[in-house]
Amino acid sequence: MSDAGALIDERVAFLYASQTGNAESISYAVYEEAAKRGFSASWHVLDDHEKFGFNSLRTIVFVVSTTGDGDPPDNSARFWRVLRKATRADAKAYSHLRFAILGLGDTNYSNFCNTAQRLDRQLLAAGATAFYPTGLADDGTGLEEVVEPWIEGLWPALARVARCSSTTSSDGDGAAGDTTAAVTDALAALDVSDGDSPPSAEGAEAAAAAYEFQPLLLDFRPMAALKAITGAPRVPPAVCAGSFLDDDAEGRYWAAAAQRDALACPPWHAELEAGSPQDRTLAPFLATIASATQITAPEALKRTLLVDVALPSAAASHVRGRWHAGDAFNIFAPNDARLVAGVLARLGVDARTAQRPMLLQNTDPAIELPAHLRRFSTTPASIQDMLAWSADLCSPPRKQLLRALVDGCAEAADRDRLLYLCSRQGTATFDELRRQQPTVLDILCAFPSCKPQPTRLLELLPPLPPRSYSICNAPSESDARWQIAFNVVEYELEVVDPFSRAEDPVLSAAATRIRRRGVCTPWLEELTRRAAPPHILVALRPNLNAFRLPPPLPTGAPDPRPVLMVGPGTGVAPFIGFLQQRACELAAMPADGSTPFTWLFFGCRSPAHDYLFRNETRAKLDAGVLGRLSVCFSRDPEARAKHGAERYVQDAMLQRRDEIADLMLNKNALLYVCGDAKGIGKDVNEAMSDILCGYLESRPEQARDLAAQLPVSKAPADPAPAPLTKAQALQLLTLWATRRRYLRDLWA
Ligand SMILES: Cc1cc2nc3c(=O)[nH]c(=O)nc-3n(C[C@H](O)[C@H](O)[C@H](O)COP(=O)(O)O)c2cc1C
Repeated sequence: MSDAGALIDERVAFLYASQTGNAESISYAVYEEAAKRGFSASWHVLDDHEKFGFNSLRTIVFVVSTTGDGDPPDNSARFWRVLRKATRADAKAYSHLRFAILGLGDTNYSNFCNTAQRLDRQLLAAGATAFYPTGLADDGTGLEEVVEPWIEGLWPALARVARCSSTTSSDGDGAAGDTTAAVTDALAALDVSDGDSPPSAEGAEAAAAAYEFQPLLLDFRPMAALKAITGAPRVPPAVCAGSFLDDDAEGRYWAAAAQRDALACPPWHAELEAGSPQDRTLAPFLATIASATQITAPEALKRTLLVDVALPSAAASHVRGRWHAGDAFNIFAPNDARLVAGVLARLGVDARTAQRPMLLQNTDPAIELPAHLRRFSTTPASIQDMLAWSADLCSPPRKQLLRALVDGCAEAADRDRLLYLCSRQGTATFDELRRQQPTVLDILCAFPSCKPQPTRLLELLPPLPPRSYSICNAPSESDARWQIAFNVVEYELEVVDPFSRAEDPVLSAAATRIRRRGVCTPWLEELTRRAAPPHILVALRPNLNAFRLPPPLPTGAPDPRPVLMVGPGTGVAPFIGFLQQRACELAAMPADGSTPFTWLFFGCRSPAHDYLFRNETRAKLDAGVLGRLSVCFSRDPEARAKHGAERYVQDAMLQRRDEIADLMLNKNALLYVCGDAKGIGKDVNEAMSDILCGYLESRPEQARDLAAQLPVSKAPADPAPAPLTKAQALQLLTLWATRRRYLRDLWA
């Protein structure tokens, strides 16, 4: 490979492996930024290595996560084989390659960032050179702590090894100078004249008053015994200043704003619609909410909504043929308006000032604005809209944010406590803070003298990412609408008050319950309640884990392999699309064709409250599209007794272990799992390894044959046949993931 000079691809490749989407979105953001900076760049999932020609790449930036028990994500399973094969054939196979790796993991797991570390070792052993040190980010304490400085340092390192057509960002700042009044660095210092800003301030003030902040329950008493505080991060430099538009430009801004009444999307949506650098299919577009139905009973613990999003005809024809059952789409959602108003009120920004359009400038020409704020150097927006649509106000706080807030405090007590929280000595209190999932407003209210400049807060907050939802219809059913089913995320956290415990040991068990809400789902629910729901901004997000039914055979008959689908709760959503697709394939099947077997495992709390898509699945069963349906009820013992159901889907699988093992081992079946990574993803993996071990216990010959197929066979030297061990069963599952027989669509 090293002598394949003529084949070398000079672009910088941004490659990722991701199980629940973090590595994917970070990699995409870095790739987009690279393209803006003038690097010739491409972006791919690792398992597409054949399409993009991995072996001919010269410069690669990897972002890879770790899943399972130190395992690589499913969408890199094939890549590892290629890497192993190439390095086996030639010890210096990758001596032409320069790479940088960002690993995502979680120190709560035993094999922290194993994928990144393994990749690093293997590439170095194969002669490749690291042009930038590997970063290992910890989801347990906040990925951003490592991710952001790592990305910041990547650009100069990348510029040394790859060609870049420009040295500055493609976002110019010429327009800013034309339209701005004098630059200010403090919104509070601005004189706001009454006649200028058309919108009424009353609504926003009422909204701020309506938002309840959550008092944090943190124990700072250990601080008293400390002699010194160490290990706090450095203060990130202040980069951002705001300036309001002059009267003419502001008038034009309000005239354009008046046209946006029927939209619930970022005011700068047209820029987002203008495109993605790589694939127009992924560009966002405006769509309408055609209908919304609550599909759980009023008594159910969770509200699940089925929402129909109608695609405008131009967008529908754009994505036609490019999406399949199993894909998802992104929704651009804002922070809760009351939370935004609460933050602005807490910062002392009055409602009128908050709504005035402004442009952002970097105060230090050597430091660029954060990528998600850069558009505001040429596109005016109000500080209220920037906080609503661009900054994540609810993600777990980072130490860097807390450290920077120290400088915004007027009182020493607040400064000391914030400093303690981000120090080495305050680690336990910081972890407790994150566990309480505070919003930025909760943090500001916990340190009453802290009042940073609004633009300072804005630049310190991470970007607000769009939210993804699995599409639960197939294009064969309707290719101009996307249906989603989601739970409205509202929940309570239990927090033990450290002071009640100290004063009264009897009360120590009495935990306080605090309410938390998701960003997108409560907002969507609120939109669906409006008489005429406004347009929302959406973008197709194709499934990159090959989580799709295999295409029909050239004869037109459906793929004959049996299909097992495991999707409790809203995890059933993509399977509704699968069944629609299968129904369409069967309708078009040659007369002599036979119906492949399909089996769905679904679980809910009770048949009366949250049996999602009951009519659809029963209809598919009656029509013979679905061969078998196993339903579980976790909170309804009577229903379990009546229907002979198990409690959880993994119990139902274990109960039918021999049939499942027979389908997987002898009938070449495909197994699909959809749902929460830590819940169903882990449980099905466990159940499947037990099922395989149990089945093969009485079939030692078959076990031995299988063990021999595993990449590193652990078959005992003893010629006497032995059953499969649990470790081998897990290896077999990984092998099936590689061969796309075990497919998982999991969310964090
Ligand atoms: C089921 C599950 C298993 C995980 N196992 C590990 C592990 O063994 N080692 C590790 O460092 N991180 C582990 N993690 C943490 C993830 O790597 C981390 O959350 C990362 O941000 C996920 O990135 P992704 O969304 O791109 O997959 C695990 C996460 C989940 C949900």
